[in-house]
Amino acid sequence: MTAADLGTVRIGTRASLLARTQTQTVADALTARGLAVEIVEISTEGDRSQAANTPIAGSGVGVFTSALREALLDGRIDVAVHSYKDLPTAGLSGVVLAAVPERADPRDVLVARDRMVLGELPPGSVIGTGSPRRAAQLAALGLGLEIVGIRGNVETRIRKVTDGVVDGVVLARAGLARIGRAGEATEVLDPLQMLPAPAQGALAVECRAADTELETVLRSTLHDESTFTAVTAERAVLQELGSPCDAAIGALADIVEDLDDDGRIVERVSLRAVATTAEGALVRNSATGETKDAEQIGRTLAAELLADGAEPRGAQAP
Ligand SMILES: NCc1[nH]cc(CCC(=O)O)c1CC(=O)O
Repeated sequence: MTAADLGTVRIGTRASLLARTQTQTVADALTARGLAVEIVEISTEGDRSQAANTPIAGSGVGVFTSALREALLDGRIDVAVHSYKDLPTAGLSGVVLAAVPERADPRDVLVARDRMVLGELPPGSVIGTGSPRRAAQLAALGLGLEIVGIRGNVETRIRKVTDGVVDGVVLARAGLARIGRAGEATEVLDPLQMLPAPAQGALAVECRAADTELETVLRSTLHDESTFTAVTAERAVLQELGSPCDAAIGALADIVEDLDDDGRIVERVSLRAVATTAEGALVRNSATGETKDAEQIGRTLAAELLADGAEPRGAQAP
């Protein structure tokens, strides 16, 4: 099969600047491979309700991703590009995860007024975030920060700082970088303080299960096995403990080199995770294991977090 046999591949994207930039990188890689591509914008429920003043937490699983998946199943597009961290853990019949490209920096950053870092913010400073995960970890720092819910796309959230509505916001570094604004971060947050969302900084590229030739081309052009191993471990924690939008779950896996008994270099997964108790306290844990066991490492870690008092899946307020 040659790339030309696939015809023009229609790649679906959300309309936000971040989504369009992400999708463009996927389109560029496929074009370089000799495919003809076309980008199709799909408006999602999450985008349409951006203006509304309801917090994103609790507004439903997959608000940003289900419209793209519907367009895929309807045949309006052939490929869907998602921020992997926004994708529900449940699979969808008829749709396959064809590729997970190499991940960008998974860490969160602070964007604060007067270029301040967290430690410089006076007690009572107001930090805006719509994410229960970020709110819980900020509160646990004991800095006396006041956390308020905000929403909107990345540009809107930065503007709340520039306009003086809040003293700072916490955002994914990858999102800032993709829209060319990484320089506006005032501190890159150490994962010891702020564990990112499972799969943060990674993309998920889906196609219809029936399009096996396209799936093969997507995988061979875009897929990064190390990223896939890491996000598999992270999302296994999420699968056991909560849903992407409203779960206060952080998880980050690193692929590290180790020596086996014969002194050969082997890759291992090193996974850290954080969850909250019903009282809002943090529980943390970590685990390592062989890359082939990534999913099981995540599941086991989630079970340990539950045993340590993490709120079970579904217990969080809607
Ligand atoms: N839920 C919104 C969302 N989905 C993906 C990103 C950033 C890019 C990424 O993590 O891949 C963001 C913005 C943010 O959290 O700051």
